[in-house]
Amino acid sequence: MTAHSTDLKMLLKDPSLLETRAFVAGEWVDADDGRTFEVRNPARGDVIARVADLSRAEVKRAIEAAQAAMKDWAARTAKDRAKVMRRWFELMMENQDDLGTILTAEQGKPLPEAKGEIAYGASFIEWFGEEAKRVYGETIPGHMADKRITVLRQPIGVVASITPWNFPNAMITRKCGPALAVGCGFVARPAAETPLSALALAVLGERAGLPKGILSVVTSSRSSDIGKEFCENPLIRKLTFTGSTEVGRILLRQAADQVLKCSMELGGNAPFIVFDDADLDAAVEGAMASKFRNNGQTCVCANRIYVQAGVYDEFAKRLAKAVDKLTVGDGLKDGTTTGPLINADAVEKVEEHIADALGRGAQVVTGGKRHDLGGSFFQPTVVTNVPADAKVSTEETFGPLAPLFRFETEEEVVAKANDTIFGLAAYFYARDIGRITRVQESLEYGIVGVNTGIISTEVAPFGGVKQSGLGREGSRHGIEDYLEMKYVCLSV
Ligand SMILES: NC(=O)C1=CN([C@@H]2O[C@H](COP(=O)(O)OP(=O)(O)OC[C@H]3O[C@@H](n4cnc5c(N)ncnc54)[C@H](O)[C@@H]3O)[C@@H](O)[C@H]2O)C=CC1
Ligand SMILES: O=C(O)[C@H](O)CS(=O)(=O)O
Repeated sequence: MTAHSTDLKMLLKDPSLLETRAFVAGEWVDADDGRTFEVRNPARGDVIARVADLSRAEVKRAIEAAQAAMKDWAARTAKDRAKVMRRWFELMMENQDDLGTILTAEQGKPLPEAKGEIAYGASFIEWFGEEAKRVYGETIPGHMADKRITVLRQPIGVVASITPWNFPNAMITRKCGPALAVGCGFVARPAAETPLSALALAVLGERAGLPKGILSVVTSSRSSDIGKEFCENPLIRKLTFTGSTEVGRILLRQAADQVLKCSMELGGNAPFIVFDDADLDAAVEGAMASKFRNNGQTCVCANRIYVQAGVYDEFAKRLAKAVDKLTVGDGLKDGTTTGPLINADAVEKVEEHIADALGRGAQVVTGGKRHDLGGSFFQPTVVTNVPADAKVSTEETFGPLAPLFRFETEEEVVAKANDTIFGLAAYFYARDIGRITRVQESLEYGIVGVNTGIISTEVAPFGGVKQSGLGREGSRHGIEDYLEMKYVCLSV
């Protein structure tokens, strides 16, 4: 663990972006009882901020304010709302360096990657500001001579959002972008590990002209309590969640009592398949990008790497060589490519998966242990000859472990790739067009990367099938989840 602490304000061009109060009903507030929770820098272990720790009472006020603010906000033209969204996008990009520094300090990813997330997050604000101007209704030929049928599409209502620590900016904007653009109120509860990015987002949203109360950021360490307020408060019309499938199930059960509409972006277990006819250098590059992005802490990271027998040894050698070039370190330090894991539990999960694989006959090619830097730093790891019954086959590692599985035939690997309760992202490298067509159609996933390891963009529909989620975020489809359809039958 690096000894020095993080004086975050000293690192910022605009220190006012480092907010530690919650944003409730358009006001910056402490918790009613004055409680705070600590935010730590995962690279250094030091406390970088103490943030307002809200209870259900403050969250209830935020929800009521969002409901009240919706009346005028939804009545504005889409064009007018788009102007505010555009200004918010511009402010995010103008403050990209500071937002990236705050993100790295609380989440750990290297600063270039954090700044990349800011651009990615901002792209959803830009995209949905524009999309809101294209929310069209329709007229339908009447079923009787004296009937005229129209279909209106209106904002669904106040939206509650719960997001994880791995993308503290983009996971919020991927939700609040469409919701606010169409006129909804929005109450965001960010992960307690990474609230500062969400608060900075709200600072800029206020500056951009979001009306008082339409957006709140309710910081709290009491995730279950806040989730229950979101599921039980009758003013909430939509719950949008990104996180583990386990928590998604809890929320869906709670939401059932009010038949609350839910969007769920949940866990993954991505297969990454390398066929004999693949461009091996491209496949190694894609595996590195997919597996080690955010130190393996994304729901679309390659979790299982299947390599056809004819190229297995060569691919393993080239992948290990590429992995050994990664530079593990403090994300705020120049040259770092791989930061710490978010916490000790994450380290233990990686160790558990490695030990299990080795216990079943796998071998470590590189890495395999905690890093000399200590704390939650871990050596990027490649293990080979992993058996099908290893834990890493069915559980998401969410860390820098690349397990290689050998396969013989296309039919075999597609069956193995699909043999999971998850269905978020899958990847494969091949060049035969017949194989590409067959495999892309056979994989049971919401997202398939063909000869690429990076699929994330605001223009495409992101989401999973099976137990990886419900709904899609991003693209023109991503706005649907924040609209309701109203059928009007007019008798003339
Ligand atoms: N599909 C996707 O886009 C994503 C999926 N994930 C999945 O989430 C996991 C890792 O991220 P984590 O943040 O640890 O996931 P998590 O599911 O533990 O937490 C996600 C969020 O839910 C909150 N939460 C936890 N328990 C809750 C409860 N009972 N009621 C209300 N809120 C609750 C947490 O505080 C956090 O803000 C991995 O499984 C990963 O695959 C993470 C990010 C994106
Ligand atoms: O939380 C995640 O892992 C993100 O959904 C992945 S991505 O959208 O940034 O690719």
